[in-house]
Amino acid sequence: MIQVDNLHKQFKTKTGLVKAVDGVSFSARDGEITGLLGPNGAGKTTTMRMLYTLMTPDQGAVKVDGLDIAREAEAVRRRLGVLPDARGVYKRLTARENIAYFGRLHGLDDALIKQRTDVLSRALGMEDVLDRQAEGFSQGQRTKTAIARALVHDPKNVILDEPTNGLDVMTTRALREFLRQLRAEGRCVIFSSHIMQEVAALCDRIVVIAKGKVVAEGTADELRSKTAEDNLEDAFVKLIGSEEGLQA
Ligand SMILES: Nc1ncnc2c1ncn2[C@@H]1O[C@H](COP(=O)(O)OP(=O)(O)OP(=O)(O)O)[C@@H](O)[C@H]1O
Repeated sequence: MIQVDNLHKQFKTKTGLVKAVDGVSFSARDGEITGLLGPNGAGKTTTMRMLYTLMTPDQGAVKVDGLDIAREAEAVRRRLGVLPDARGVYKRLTARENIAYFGRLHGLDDALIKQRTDVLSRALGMEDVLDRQAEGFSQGQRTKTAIARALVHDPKNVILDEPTNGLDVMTTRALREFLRQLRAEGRCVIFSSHIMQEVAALCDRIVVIAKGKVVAEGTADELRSKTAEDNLEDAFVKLIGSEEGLQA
């Protein structure tokens, strides 16, 4: 369970201050997939970076399974599996070695790392590349490696930044199935996307973010009825107040 309370983050740039996140609050429950949906530059990545303790909020609080991310960062990190926006797969290592490296950082023994690698590579359909060096991997192969690595320690909460970015239809479908499996196991899954169909296909709850603020929250049906639009695309356009940047 991840509870986000009134998060704020701004950046100083040469031309002035940018309010990237401006009072974001929401809850993501266990056994559910929560989607952060918003156009380019809405503040999704910045919000997620604060959730997984990479960035310190200017204001606000986040609790992961009741633990405060500021005061109990180490314990929080053990409970989180993260697919960051920069996938950061080590090219000199094989996929298996990438996964094992993270497993060791989490203090797992070799037998457990092997078992987790087997389970995850099967679930993600990546057995064929497991022992290949990551140099030259396609985007999908890199993403799968990064996801397997993020989940090696069997975390209860999973945060994925635009996981289907650049993936083909078959890989996207396989990934969706994998995320449903994580939900069925009772995990709390949060993922971000700027593609409304993507979020509607998968999410139990959708948090719509625009210009650093939450502009709506609910199921796809609730968002449709809230905006009095039958078509989900029209509903989202109405909620974010513009068509700009919503579609890939
Ligand atoms: N380090 C930074 N320095 C300055 N501005 C930043 C920084 N990081 C983010 N921003 C700005 O904050 C705003 C939110 O960016 P963010 O990356 O969180 O959006 P996003 O919703 O993830 O967008 P996208 O879908 O394009 O990835 C943008 O205006 C961005 O330019």
